[in-house]
Amino acid sequence: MSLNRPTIFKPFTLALIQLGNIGTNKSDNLKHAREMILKAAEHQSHGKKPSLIVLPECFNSPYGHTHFPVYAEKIGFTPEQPYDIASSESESVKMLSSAAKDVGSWLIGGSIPEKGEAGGNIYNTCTVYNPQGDLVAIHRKIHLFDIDIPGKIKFKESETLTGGNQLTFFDTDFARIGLGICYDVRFPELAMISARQGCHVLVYPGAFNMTTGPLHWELLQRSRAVDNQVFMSMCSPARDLTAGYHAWGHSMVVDPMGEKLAEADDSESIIYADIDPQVMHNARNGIPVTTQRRFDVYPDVATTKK
Ligand SMILES: O=C(O)CCC(=O)C(=O)O
Repeated sequence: MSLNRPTIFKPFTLALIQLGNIGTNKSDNLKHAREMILKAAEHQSHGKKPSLIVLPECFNSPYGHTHFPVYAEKIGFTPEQPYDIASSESESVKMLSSAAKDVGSWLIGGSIPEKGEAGGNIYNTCTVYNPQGDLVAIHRKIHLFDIDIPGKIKFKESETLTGGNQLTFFDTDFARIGLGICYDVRFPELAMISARQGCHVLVYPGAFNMTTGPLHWELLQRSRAVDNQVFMSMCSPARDLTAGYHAWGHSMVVDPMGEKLAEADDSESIIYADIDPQVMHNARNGIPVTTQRRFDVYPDVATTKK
C-alpha cells in the first residue's frame, strides 16, 4: 500500500449526534434522525455551521443481531461509479442524502444494516454524503462484535452479519477523514494505517455497553488518538434502559494529545468540537513519533512504511 498524503487540513467544526428514541419503527427513527441533523446544523462556531455531522451506529433500528436482517436495506454502492440516489432502494440513504443537501454539510450517516449484493450477506454499514447530498463512501464494519464476558455480556454479531474487508477514508475540502465502526476501535492496526494514509480525523460511529463502556470507551479513543497523533471521535446512541441493548453513550471527541474536546453524558444530545490542525502539528513536532518508527526492528508492520 502506498502512502497517499493529502495536503488540506483546515479548522472546522465537528458535530456528533447522540441520538435517542431509537425504537422499532424505522420511519420514526429516520424522521427523528433527520430532525436532529437539521438541529445540529443550526449551531454556529466562529460564524460557521458544523462542516461535518455524525450519527451513531445502528441509528435506524434497535441494536441486536436478530434485528439486523429485519431492518437491512440494499444500498448497492461501488466506489468506482457515481451513485444514483433517485433510484436507490434504501430509504435510509435517501433520507440521509436529502438531509446532507438541505443542511449543506458533510454527513457520516452512523450505520445501518445493509443487504449485500449476493449470497444474503448482511453488513453493518456506514454511509457518507457530501454537502450536495451525493453518497461518496461506505464503510462496512470490519471486525464483528463477538464477545462473551460471563455474567456480564454476550454478543455475537457474526450470527447474522458479515465483516467488511476494506479500509475506508474520504477527502473533504477541510480534512481527510478515516472511518471505522465501534468494535473496529479495538484493532490499533486499522487506525494506524488510516493515519499513515494521511487521515487527520478518525470517526467511528459506535455503541459500547454498560460493561465495556466505562472501562474501555474513553481509553481506546484516547489511545488511538495518541498512538497516531490524530483527532479521534466516536458517536453513540443515547442510553435507553427500556431497549434490549443499553448503550454507554458518552459520545466523544479527543485531540492528538489525548485531550477530550467534548463529551456527552448518556442522554440525547449534540456535542460540538472545533478541530484545530495546529494541535496536530504541535503534537507531531513536539513528540515526533511519526518520524521515529523503527521499521527495521518490526518489519512485519512496515508495508505502509513512511
Ligand atoms: O468493543 C466493545 O466493547 C463494544 C463493541 C460494540 O458494542 C460494537 O461493536 O457494536
